[in-house]
Amino acid sequence: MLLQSCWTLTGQEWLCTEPQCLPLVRAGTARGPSYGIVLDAGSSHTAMFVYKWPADKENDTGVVSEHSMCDVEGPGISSYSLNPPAAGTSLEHCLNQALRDVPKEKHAGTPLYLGATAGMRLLNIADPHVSDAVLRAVAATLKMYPFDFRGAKILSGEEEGLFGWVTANYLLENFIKRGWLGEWIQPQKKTLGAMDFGGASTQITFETRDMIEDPRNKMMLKLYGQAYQVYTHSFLCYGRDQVLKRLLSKLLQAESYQATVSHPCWPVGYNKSLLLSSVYDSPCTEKERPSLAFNTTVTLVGTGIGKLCALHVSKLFDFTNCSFSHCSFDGVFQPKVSGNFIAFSAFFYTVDFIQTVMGRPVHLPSDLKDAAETVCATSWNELLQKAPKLEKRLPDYCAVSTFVYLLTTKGYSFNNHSFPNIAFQKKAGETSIGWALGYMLNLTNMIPAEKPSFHKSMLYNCWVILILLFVVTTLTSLVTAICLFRYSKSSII
Ligand SMILES: Nc1nc2c(ncn2[C@@H]2O[C@H](COP(=O)(O)OP(=O)(O)OP(=O)(O)O)[C@@H](O)[C@H]2O)c(=O)[nH]1
Ligand SMILES: [Ca+2]
Repeated sequence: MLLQSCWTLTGQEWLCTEPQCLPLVRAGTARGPSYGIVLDAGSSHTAMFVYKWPADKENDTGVVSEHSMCDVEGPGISSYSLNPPAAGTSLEHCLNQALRDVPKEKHAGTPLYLGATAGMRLLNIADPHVSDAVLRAVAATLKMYPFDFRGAKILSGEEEGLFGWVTANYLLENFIKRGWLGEWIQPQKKTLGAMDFGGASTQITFETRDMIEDPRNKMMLKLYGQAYQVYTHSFLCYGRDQVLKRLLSKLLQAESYQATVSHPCWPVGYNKSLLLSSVYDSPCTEKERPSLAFNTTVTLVGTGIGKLCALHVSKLFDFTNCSFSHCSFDGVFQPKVSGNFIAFSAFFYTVDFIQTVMGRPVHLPSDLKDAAETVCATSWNELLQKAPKLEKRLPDYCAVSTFVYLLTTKGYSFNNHSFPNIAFQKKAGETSIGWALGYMLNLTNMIPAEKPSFHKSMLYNCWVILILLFVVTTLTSLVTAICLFRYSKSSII
């Protein structure tokens, strides 16, 4: 999908760049708080977010917060390709929770959206008919609920990146905020770049003054009267699960698909047998698919050699071709990273593991590199002892930490100076960082292109000042009257 070169977050035209054009309708403005629901149908799992905001303040920033959330049991909706109706059924538990979380009288006025990301983008590449069937199935389930269902669609990588950026900056009130007199203030703070590391794709989005040489990466936004030039790129097949699959494929290829293959990123003491079909069932690996029988089993044996692991992981990137003045990798243009960044989803999970389980701080790129090597050198038994609850994830922290190191330093070119500007965080206050909130703010028209009028707040201020004057005058008169009364009494005596 090609986004228009200049658009606003509230523009109808912007929404119509996809075949599934969604109507722009303002969220309900009944008394009391308003609610909105977004289902984030990711490649690895679906999460439901219920947002809440004061109905009369919907154009303010930072007023929308996460009221509640729900993790859908089971895998992401794209995993239901063999049984699309089950994708719909899987959402019911969380939707039933939403019925309880949103007051009954607000159900009909509560917009409900489902946005699917890289897992469905991949399914759409593999088989568009099946991906349509899955979308239809989830839409059929969502329509059965009393909420105001506004569509289920697949987001483009650009939308995913941009809405993550909008969410982070909205929550941190970097666009605009109200002063204590109710006036609008354009904060002097710069916006925060956003980095999302999902299961099937990874996104980088940041404001830049540099020239954006590839128009596909350029977003011109006007929010609250302020223009922003934003760089964004989404790398499909560079999400955590697809990276692990692609790594397996490289290792199998390197050892000529023998029955037993060494895995330098898995810990010593950890071995696993896999069906070849589980490695090559994705468009991200299908070009490397060998002609061997698909149901062949291979056994991978962990050898925990960090340097060798890094060598194989680096093969996942193409750092050679670039037709622009500067590229991140795979021939994708990227200007120099600037400003502070927030890195969420699997960026956070990975660095959080290094810090809390391995007990190592991550300030500089070298900290991440050294920590990754330490994780790789830790045996399976030691890892299990350190974090028994994370058993399912433990074998992959070496590969994923190594990948995050290479992606941020060699890929995005963060250095000793800029790397410390990355905050690895999954929430701002009580609200999760991800594209879901930004998506809802856009579709409910809650971020105007122009600066909101001063009118309402001025009127409000006048009232406040008048009431204060009234209270002060009354109190002064009362005190004066009491003093006079006492004085006159004492003078009579
Ligand atoms: N280590 C660790 N990994 C996690 C955790 N929760 C999820 N993951 C993995 O982190 C990766 C990213 O998770 P999400 O951000 O939920 O990805 P997603 O939204 O399903 O995928 P996309 O569609 O690509 O955005 C996936 O591989 C998950 O399996 C966690 O608590 N710890
Ligand atoms: Ca995601």
